[in-house]
Amino acid sequence: MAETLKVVVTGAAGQIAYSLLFSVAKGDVFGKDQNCCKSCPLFLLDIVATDDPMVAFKDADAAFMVGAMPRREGMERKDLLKANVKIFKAQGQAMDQVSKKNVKVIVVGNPANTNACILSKYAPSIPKANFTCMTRLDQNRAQAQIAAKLGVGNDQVSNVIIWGNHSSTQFPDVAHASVTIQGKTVPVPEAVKDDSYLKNEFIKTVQQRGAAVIKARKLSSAMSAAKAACDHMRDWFCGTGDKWVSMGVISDGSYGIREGLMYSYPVRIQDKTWSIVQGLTINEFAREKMDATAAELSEELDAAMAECEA
Ligand SMILES: NC(=O)c1ccc[n+]([C@@H]2O[C@H](COP(=O)([O-])OP(=O)(O)OC[C@H]3O[C@@H](n4cnc5c(N)ncnc54)[C@H](O)[C@@H]3O)[C@@H](O)[C@H]2O)c1
Ligand SMILES: O=C(O)CC[C@H](O)C(=O)O
Repeated sequence: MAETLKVVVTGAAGQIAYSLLFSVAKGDVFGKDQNCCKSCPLFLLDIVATDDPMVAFKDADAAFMVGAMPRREGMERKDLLKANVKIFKAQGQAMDQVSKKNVKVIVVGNPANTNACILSKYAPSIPKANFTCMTRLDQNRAQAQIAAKLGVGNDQVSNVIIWGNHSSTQFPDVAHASVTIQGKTVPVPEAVKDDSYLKNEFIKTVQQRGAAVIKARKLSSAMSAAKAACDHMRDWFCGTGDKWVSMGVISDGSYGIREGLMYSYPVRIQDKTWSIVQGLTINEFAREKMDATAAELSEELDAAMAECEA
């Protein structure tokens, strides 16, 4: 039996957590021989339900930060930023005091990238690399679009990249992706043979998917978001092998992105440590899109900092 983990799920009464808790408890994330406290049945030793962050985050090994207000139809992202960043300031301060210094944190609550930055800023004793945000849902959506276009299973498509913000400025990029069709692995652009689709409809569909779900359900995505959060944390704990995944991580300036932004990059993960995939060729089209989403993140971060300091 592996060591017992303490797993925190914030917003545990909400619609994403409704699907997330079950997957965590049944071993889909940390493995089937792993005990997880503070979630729910099957591999559980204990559950603690609390609204006190000092209790919730005490000795945490992993945290799914889901608790935040979701956007509804008619709301702007700015409305969310105002409502949600202060939650992450208070939770960061608590984590700083009581969580393990190697706690691994995924922020799901929107605006996820900026909330993760704020959380990290207010938990300075925990390494910045331990704070990430979720863009795996966008990656899964992008993979699904390509798979459907080519008539293959989602798992046959690899190394799709999401650059930047989990928002409508994100850049889903298949320039370095590959697909296996009838046993043969080829670059996605070669298989799709439709540059105009890849540069327009594909990107727009992935960028707008969250808004389309809100329009259709009058609620934001839930089960797919929970599944993506599990994918993200499982890969962080178990590794990515020779594939890449996309995660919002703190920028070290890679690919010319402002240092300190929580920017989604392609990463490899080994021994529970992520590293940004380096050396990819960035053409003019990609450069423009990567910079546009970075500009939005810079603006968001500045607004969030002002809100936290007000
Ligand atoms: N990053 C992504 O890909 C992605 C995808 C889908 C949704 N989201 C975001 O995830 C968040 C949660 O979505 P949901 O549909 O589960 O919302 P929800 O409203 O169903 O659940 C959120 C829960 O958080 C709780 N909460 C509010 N303030 C809190 C606080 N200060 N501390 C702890 N808990 C608090 C609420 O009581 C509620 O139970 C939203 O911000 C949504 O926009 C992100
Ligand atoms: O609020 C939004 O636009 C997106 C909601 C959610 O993050 C999603 O991607 O489904």
